[in-house]
Amino acid sequence: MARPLYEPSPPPEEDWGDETSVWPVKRVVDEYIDAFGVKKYEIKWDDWSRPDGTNTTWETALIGNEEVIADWKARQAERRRRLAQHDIYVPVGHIPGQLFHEARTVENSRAYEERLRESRRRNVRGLYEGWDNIKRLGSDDDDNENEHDDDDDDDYDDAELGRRQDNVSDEGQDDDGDVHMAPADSTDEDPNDLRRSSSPEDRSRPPPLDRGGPRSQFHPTVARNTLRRLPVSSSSDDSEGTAPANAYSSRPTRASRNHTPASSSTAVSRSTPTTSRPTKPLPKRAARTVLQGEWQKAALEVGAAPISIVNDVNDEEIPPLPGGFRYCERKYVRAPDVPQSAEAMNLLVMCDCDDLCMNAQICQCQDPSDLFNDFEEREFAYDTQGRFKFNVPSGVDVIECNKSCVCPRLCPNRVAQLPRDVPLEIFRTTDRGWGVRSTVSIPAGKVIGIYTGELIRRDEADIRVEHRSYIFDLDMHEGPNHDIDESQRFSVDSYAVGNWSRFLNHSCEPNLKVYPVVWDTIPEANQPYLAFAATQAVGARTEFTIDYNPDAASRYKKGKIVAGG
Ligand SMILES: C[S@@+](CC[C@H](N)C(=O)[O-])C[C@H]1O[C@@H](n2cnc3c(N)ncnc32)[C@H](O)[C@@H]1O
Repeated sequence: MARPLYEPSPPPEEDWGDETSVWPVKRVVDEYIDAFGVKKYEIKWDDWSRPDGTNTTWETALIGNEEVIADWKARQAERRRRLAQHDIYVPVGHIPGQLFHEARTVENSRAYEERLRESRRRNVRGLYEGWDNIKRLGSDDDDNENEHDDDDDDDYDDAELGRRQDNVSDEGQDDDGDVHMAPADSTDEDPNDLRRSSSPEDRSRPPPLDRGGPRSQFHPTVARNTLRRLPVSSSSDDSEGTAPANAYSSRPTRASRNHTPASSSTAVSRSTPTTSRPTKPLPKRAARTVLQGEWQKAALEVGAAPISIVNDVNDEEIPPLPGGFRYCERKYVRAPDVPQSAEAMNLLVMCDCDDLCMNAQICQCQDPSDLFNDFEEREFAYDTQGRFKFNVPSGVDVIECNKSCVCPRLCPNRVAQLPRDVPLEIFRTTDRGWGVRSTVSIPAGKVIGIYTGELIRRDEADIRVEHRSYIFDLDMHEGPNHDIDESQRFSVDSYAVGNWSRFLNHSCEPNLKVYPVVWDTIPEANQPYLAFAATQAVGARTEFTIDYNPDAASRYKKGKIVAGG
């Protein structure tokens, strides 16, 4: 009877001589960690082969062959170093079909650690630890690749590097050398993944236990969801700070101020000169896709993590937004009468810490800082991992290192100024409109990002009554005795320009705290950014909240006043 097509063919015969035979090991060509955490090495034998020509087997112990293992480890280390130097793309997340215990093997062979180190060396922001939790999309798509290949390891290293070379260009790196993130759902095929190891168990011809079987193969996957290079964008850090033609090319008129929030279907009509404006209202489903696409693009262009819009509560497709709303991730959009102060820029103090800034006593950019510890010594607002220490008293701005400082961009005193690396969801709550949450869990002290919007004078803010819920006063953290000239008080209005933070809802027991921070101006200019730090560990998909009026709450606690409303 004919064998069914799916029946595996028997493994080739193996002749290992008698018990006393000694077989010299040529070298290790691969390694694998099984479900019990036991490391197995794929051995290429010197003087033995099967009838079909294959000559590797999987072994757990190589007693007496420590040199062979040491040689393998050295070659692996060199290979990872070369890969990391070549490019710093770090594939993260779980690959469909990959068993969890295999992740270590894959990471070991992919220059995972080395690439992180290399990216830090190149002053590119380190990956947020939670990236590993992001679901990896796509699937392996070429079984034919999963055939035996007995080429030397080094050959495919070179071939891999060759393919990478073809793919590597300057695209996606901005002037500062920033590398941008790719959207989680990017499905472009990634040549870097072509050599992903499959486990011995994956193979069509399973080897006998610890004996025989073809060497690990790598096969293509369509998955790719993290650091990659994107085409050079005409937008730069600064371009984020220019007003959109349709919304803020001139000072808003009273008529424009009086518009009411657009309905769901028209709220996506914001456009930049390069975005085509829909001529008629989009179907609801398309509205979310379009809006989310615009926000993703805006975030990715400045190197920030993805942002998505979800509603599991009702059929409202997108948050209500004014027509012409513009997503602006990292910068204020300055009103025409609030230009950047050249004087403030000139007064910036730079440090010459040529390594990471670890000691606030000797980091010169901390000289003007009012942040002291209990011993009256200057201290940083962040720990060595860049987490906020909540040690900043009311009225004190955190001073981060600035672009004139000598320290690298990964200095622990540069945190709020870096692109947001927490992937976020704008989601529909049941009873307070739309809110914000992360798709990954967040440790206490993690800085999520900054409030953005239109930077306006206080008197203008007072006029924009209907924007009130979206206006943050920049001196809200100054003590009551702080003497600021009225003309030097500023506010940020995120009604028509803003980012994810405009969706932060209020709680009397918030999990985010707001603090003022500067890096492109001095505290005396009264134009700090407002950053949000997690006061506690926040689980994935737990809503982020802030206290809209923390000073009132603290005064209430002291029994001096009763917080209103
Ligand atoms: C800055 S917006 C926050 C985003 C808002 N939920 C939305 O959908 O656009 C502030 C507004 O959200 C609503 N909001 C915020 N916190 C709330 C809470 N704890 N309970 C009810 N509504 C809340 C109020 O309508 C408030 O004016």
